[in-house]
Amino acid sequence: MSEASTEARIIDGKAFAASLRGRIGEQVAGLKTRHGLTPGLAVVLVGEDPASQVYVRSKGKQTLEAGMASFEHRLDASTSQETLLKLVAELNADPAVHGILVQLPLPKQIDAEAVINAIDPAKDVDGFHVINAGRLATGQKSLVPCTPLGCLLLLRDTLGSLSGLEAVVVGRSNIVGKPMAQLLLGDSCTVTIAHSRTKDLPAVCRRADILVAAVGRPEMIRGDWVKPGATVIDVGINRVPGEGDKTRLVGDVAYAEAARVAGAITPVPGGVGPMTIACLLANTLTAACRSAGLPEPELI
Ligand SMILES: NC(=O)C1=CN([C@@H]2O[C@H](COP(=O)(O)OP(=O)(O)OC[C@H]3O[C@@H](n4cnc5c(N)ncnc54)[C@H](OP(=O)(O)O)[C@@H]3O)[C@@H](O)[C@H]2O)C=CC1
Ligand SMILES: Nc1nc(=O)c2c([nH]1)NC[C@@H]1CN(c3ccc(C(=O)N[C@@H](CCC(=O)O)C(=O)O)cc3)C=[N+]21
Repeated sequence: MSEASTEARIIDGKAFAASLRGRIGEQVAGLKTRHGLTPGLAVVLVGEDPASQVYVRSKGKQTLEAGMASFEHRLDASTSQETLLKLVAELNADPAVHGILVQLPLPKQIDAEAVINAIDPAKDVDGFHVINAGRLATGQKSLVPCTPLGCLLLLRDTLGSLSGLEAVVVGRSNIVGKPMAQLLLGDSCTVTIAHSRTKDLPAVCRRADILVAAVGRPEMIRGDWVKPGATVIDVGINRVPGEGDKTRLVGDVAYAEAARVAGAITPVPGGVGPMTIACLLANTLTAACRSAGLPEPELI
């Protein structure tokens, strides 16, 4: 065998997400005709962060396309914590709402942890509530954070069984890195969580059969940090200057370099991002079925 490298397989998150949304749509249609139940997702946006507005718009559109009800609440950037907690309490009590997502980051005057933990855990489709985080960590039935769940589905689709593989997750946030590590452990990987204090990060990354980058630093992970043949999942979404006065999106991985070494890699855009929204819809469907005492959908 020659050592000449071939380009990595591109993991098409956009296509996978579209097919997942199709299956979700079919299940939603069945719920409506057989049980008169329409899953509903409420998204709360505080302030006018342009990136958040883009995500909220595409979530709303895809929610409706899947046949679900979408409730959008846009609050002023100066909204008090008390007002936001009151809205969360109303959504908790509303039987038409099965999923609640409060878009992060929140303005400085609001304690995000308090808001997240005020959401009914059964409606916490982000999976950020301490109850859901604890259930995931102890292997109990929970609602699983959408981005790591999306990454896991792409990995299973690419590799089949993950059992015994070396996984390195770069990033230890509560919304991506930590739950990603829990899910990989649940699939019997040997998991390392790396972060800003990790010594010799390139060497740690080079051990990985599965390398998940969730750092928030544009193209930080270089091609020579990747083990030949590894599967690379790039969670990063970074807007950087493009041609002229345009901007473009790049991940946390130097894609062109890494693609020459990896066995398979997710692009940005079109990789993990679309999976996040598809998994949000999947969680909303799951929450609606559980609330009605119906069997859970088989989507995966
Ligand atoms: N595709 C999608 O759907 C989503 C994408 N994202 C994107 O994923 C990325 C990560 O998001 P998130 O987890 O919220 O980010 P956070 O900023 O919360 O966490 C970043 C993590 O990266 C670590 N880190 C920062 N700098 C370095 C470094 N130089 N070397 C090693 N580790 C480092 C930090 O370490 P420490 O803890 O030591 O500070 C921290 O644990 C962002 O680009 C974000 O936009 C996020 C959510 C969804
Ligand atoms: N409570 C909460 N839950 C979240 O899940 C959450 C959040 N807050 N705050 C912000 C991050 C970020 N996030 C993304 C979702 C979709 C894309 C996505 O669809 N990206 C497209 C490109 C979109 C574009 O062009 O801007 C892609 O990668 O192909 C990206 C990022 C969810 N987040």
